[in-house]
Amino acid sequence: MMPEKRPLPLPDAQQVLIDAVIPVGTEMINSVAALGRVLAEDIFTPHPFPDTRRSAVDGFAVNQPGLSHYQIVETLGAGELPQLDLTAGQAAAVMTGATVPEGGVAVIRVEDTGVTDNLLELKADVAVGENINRIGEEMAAETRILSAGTRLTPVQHSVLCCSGIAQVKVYRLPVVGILITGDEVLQVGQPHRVGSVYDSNRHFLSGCLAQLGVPYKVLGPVNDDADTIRQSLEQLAKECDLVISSGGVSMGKYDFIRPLLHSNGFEVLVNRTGIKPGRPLIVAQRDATLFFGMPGYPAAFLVNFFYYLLPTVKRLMGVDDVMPKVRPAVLATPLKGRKGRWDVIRVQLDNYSGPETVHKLASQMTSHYLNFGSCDGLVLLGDEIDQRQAGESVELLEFSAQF
Ligand SMILES: Nc1nc2c(c(=O)[nH]1)N[C@H]1C(S)=C(S)[C@@H](COP(=O)(O)OP(=O)(O)OC[C@H]3O[C@@H](n4cnc5c(N)ncnc54)[C@H](O)[C@@H]3O)O[C@H]1N2
Ligand code: MOO
Repeated sequence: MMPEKRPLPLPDAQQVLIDAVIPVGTEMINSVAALGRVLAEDIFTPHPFPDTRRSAVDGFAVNQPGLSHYQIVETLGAGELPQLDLTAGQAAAVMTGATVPEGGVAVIRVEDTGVTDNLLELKADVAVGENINRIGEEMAAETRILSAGTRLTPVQHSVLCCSGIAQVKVYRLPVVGILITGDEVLQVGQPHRVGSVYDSNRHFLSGCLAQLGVPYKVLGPVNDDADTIRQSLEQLAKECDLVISSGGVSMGKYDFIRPLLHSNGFEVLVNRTGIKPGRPLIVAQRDATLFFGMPGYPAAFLVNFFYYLLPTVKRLMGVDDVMPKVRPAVLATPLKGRKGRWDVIRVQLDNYSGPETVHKLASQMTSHYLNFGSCDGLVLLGDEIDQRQAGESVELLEFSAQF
């Protein structure tokens, strides 16, 4: 048997993926349909915001402050354009957001006035410029408001819509194929079979892809049979930019994915990494299709997803900032890793005020998965750092911050 090569250090494996993966392409779409998509162009204001002088209150635009009475010559709602310019002693009733007529130098609030017929009486002082939003005050024309590589969340999507731009260049969504392998893997709904497992990897992955808005198709669970697995992978490769398999990547008799991805025509990019759990990951490329051979253990699958697969999917989507999002947290329990590998520790956030504190969940075993039910995120220990003390600050990868 060939001696096993040293697994790739985690940062090197991440870099290999960043370098090898490119976005799948771009398309022009209707801005309304662009929610969740990634911009492939910078977005600039098409005109100044606001494009006319606007009243910030319901009130009266006056020609010159300091008089006690004004003649009301016009009433303007938001969106209506003034027909008259205001001259000395004249006022216009303006609603919030309405365009202030030429000659109007200030707007006084309704509450500070009295009106008899068309005669306006001022009951408070008003200064020049008061309650008027100037042209371009918010943004000048041709100002960048959104950058290429930004994923349009509801907030950013509404900013795009606010610009009024109707068509937008976005990255095409990658199509993902999922292959679940394993004779022992049952689908939810099938009767329990002693010695088997229910498929959680499919549901974890499809749930994550759904959150990203990425379309996917699933095959399996398929039996651990070399021909079946090869045919299933080929079928998915025809239609998908990225094919992800679950299981069958270690050294067992039924582990067929690894030899397949080492066969002719595939270029292996990553062949095992120094992460724990999740070491046996294999990533290969053929033509324009990427193949991720993910370990079947759900804990190993999940960890590989957050550190390698999610950055890859984001990169295919055209996202600018693809690396896992981390923030500082204080340890309530000490952590111990092993030198020479990147240990990933499942943690739970402690619910009390003050700096965010996390504690390690009791089990960190690769074969255990159910405690992810109370797990908020992961802490990565470096290959040089063996031990962290309670009270030390660590970088927390919180699940909810990754999508
Ligand atoms: N001799 C060696 N044995 C193992 C090695 C090794 O280097 N030499 N590596 C170990 C490591 S590390 C891991 S991680 C696992 C990975 O194994 P596989 O990817 O081949 O996964 P399977 O054997 O197919 O399954 C492992 C485990 O996970 C369960 N499983 C599989 N698919 C699913 C699913 N969709 N949903 C839920 N659970 C699933 C499966 O029933 C097994 O219990 O290998 C070690 N062994
Ligand atoms: O890398 Mo495996 O996930 O240690 O058990």
